[in-house]
Amino acid sequence: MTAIPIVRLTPLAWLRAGPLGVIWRSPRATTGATIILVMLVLGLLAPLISSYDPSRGTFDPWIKPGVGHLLGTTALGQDIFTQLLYGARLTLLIGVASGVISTAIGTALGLSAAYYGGRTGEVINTITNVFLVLPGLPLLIIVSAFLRGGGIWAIILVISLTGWPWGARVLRSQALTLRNRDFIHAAVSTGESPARIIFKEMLPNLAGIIAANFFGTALYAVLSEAALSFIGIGDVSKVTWGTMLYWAQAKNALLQGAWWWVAAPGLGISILGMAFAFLNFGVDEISNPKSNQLGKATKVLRRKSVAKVVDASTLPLLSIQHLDAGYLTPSGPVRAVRDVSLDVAPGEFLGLAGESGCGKSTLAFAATRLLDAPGAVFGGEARLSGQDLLSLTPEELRRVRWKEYSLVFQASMNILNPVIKIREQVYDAMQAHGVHDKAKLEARARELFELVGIRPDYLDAFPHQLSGGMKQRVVIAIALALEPKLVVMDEPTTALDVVVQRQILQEINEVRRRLGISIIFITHDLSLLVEMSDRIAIMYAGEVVEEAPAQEIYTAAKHPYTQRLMTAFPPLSGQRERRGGIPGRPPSLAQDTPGCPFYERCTVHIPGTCDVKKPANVNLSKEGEPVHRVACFLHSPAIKPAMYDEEHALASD
Ligand SMILES: Nc1ncnc2c1ncn2[C@@H]1O[C@H](COP(=O)(O)OP(=O)(O)OP(=O)(O)O)[C@@H](O)[C@H]1O
Repeated sequence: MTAIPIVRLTPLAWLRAGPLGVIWRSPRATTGATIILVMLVLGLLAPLISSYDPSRGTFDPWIKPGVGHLLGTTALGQDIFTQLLYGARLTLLIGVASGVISTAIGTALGLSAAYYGGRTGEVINTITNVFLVLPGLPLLIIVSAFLRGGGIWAIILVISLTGWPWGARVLRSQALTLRNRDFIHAAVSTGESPARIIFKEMLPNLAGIIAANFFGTALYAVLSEAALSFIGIGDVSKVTWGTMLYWAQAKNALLQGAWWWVAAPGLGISILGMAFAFLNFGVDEISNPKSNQLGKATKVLRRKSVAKVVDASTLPLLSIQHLDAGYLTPSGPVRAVRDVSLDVAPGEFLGLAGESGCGKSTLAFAATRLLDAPGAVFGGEARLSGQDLLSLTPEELRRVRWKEYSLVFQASMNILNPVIKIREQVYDAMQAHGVHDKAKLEARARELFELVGIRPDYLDAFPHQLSGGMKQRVVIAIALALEPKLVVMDEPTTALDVVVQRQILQEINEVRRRLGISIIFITHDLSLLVEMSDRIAIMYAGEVVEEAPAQEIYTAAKHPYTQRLMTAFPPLSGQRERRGGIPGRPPSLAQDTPGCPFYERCTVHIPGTCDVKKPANVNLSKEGEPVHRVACFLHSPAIKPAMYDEEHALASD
């Protein structure tokens, strides 16, 4: 692990390292910000720079630019330079205020449309589209004609009301993509409120687009005001660069040869537009935490033991009974989980193995109510500590999820929001379930990090500062945050290299022992499971075909599929050799097979039996205890008693 250097930041250093620093490091953003700043300062200091009144015509008309009047005078005898200075004030106010209002409207509507979707989303989308197709300038003219006489704020309101739809549209489409990202799903599943998800999870990721919207609408506002003023609809009694253009045009400045009267405000507007565009370039860097150096380390706390006694109760913690689940597709239902019954004892490490596509994830997701459309549970039940998860209301589910059970998905490092510090993301799950005390949150976060083998310094990091293995550990720490009774891990280490994978798995097992939690661990790597698990269930074509203690599976697998699966992986010790897969392919889960689903690929099948009817579960006992369950005719006394394993006695059928 590479250490993050400790950096203590003074307020000045903070400003340099923060957004201002980023603007400073981007030459174009610096240029944009400097231009706007200069315009603002000149506008504010106008009375000190020029002693003339911008509105009163106290001089001769049409004076050419010279010493007394840097930019000459208007047809009404006003000093153009003074007008330019004062005009900067209102022009900037119109740009910034309209930009803020339009961006706020566009952001609120765009995000709501994406987050809520459904009817709400459709209504918002329709309104946005209607505003989008209305031609901008005529709409501006109509609305401002109604608000005529309302002064500068009426102009700002008019421009804001017509300037938001494009931003809303862009934001909606970006937010829709974001809505389907893993870290948003994870936030939903940890029970975070919609407002929190929108503002804390989604908004920071959209900062770049929102800022771009702001600069775009600010520019639109400056140009719109100029256009409205130019045609005489704006408030021409006020001095803005737009009204300067109006008066220049009204008094035929160009025909009089007074091009400077037109050029001065025209240049002002162009340079302001260019400044907004330049600032836009800096925005991406501001919204990208990779350029933000604030995520730095603090001191390490001492290791604390969180040892817990493993619950010795033999009652199942999770009891899945006759679960049927799958996907509703246009070509019919796909039954990915078929009549599965499975128990997980308190403190138990249950391994779930099987080839890709056999329904492992669907089983885990269906049992924990995480199966999204087109996924659906067709029947059965899943009880956690006696409570049927499948019949909980969404609110009840929100309370149970993460507190009673949590999940670590495949490639779960993607659930980390890239623009939020790790600390906040660890806090989030706890805060969503009522832990708000900062000291408690911090202590727990540090404890969790030590538990999963990461230095607590990394709480201050952003996800990109962590390696894949560390991110995975962070997600595991988040899953353990509320000490759930059960953690479902769906290939949590598949994306990592073997060494890191093994390290993390050992830590998971260690944590499991110390906290006494149960784990359902899903993988297609059976040899890995044999090492880690107490018990292993083997899935094939949506069914659990064998279930036994890990050692039993290793030394005395009963189902031909399990036996083939065992030989498909390298042995735990001894010479490493190349292993082949299992010839053939599993049957399609969109169809039902009358007999054993493994029939076609089984080298010891019994024609006329295995292909005709479903093999029932056979329970095999050892020393009087039922230890092994297998769904195979080879172990059914009624079909082929001679094939019993000598050391097992049949317990029941
Ligand atoms: N959205 C979907 N629509 C239709 N069928 C789906 C959908 N998602 C999964 N399936 C099908 O359901 C079956 C079970 O998929 P599932 O992901 O549960 O298997 P798995 O054993 O977890 O596989 P893997 O190890 O590759 O993750 C597969 O045949 C798959 O094609």
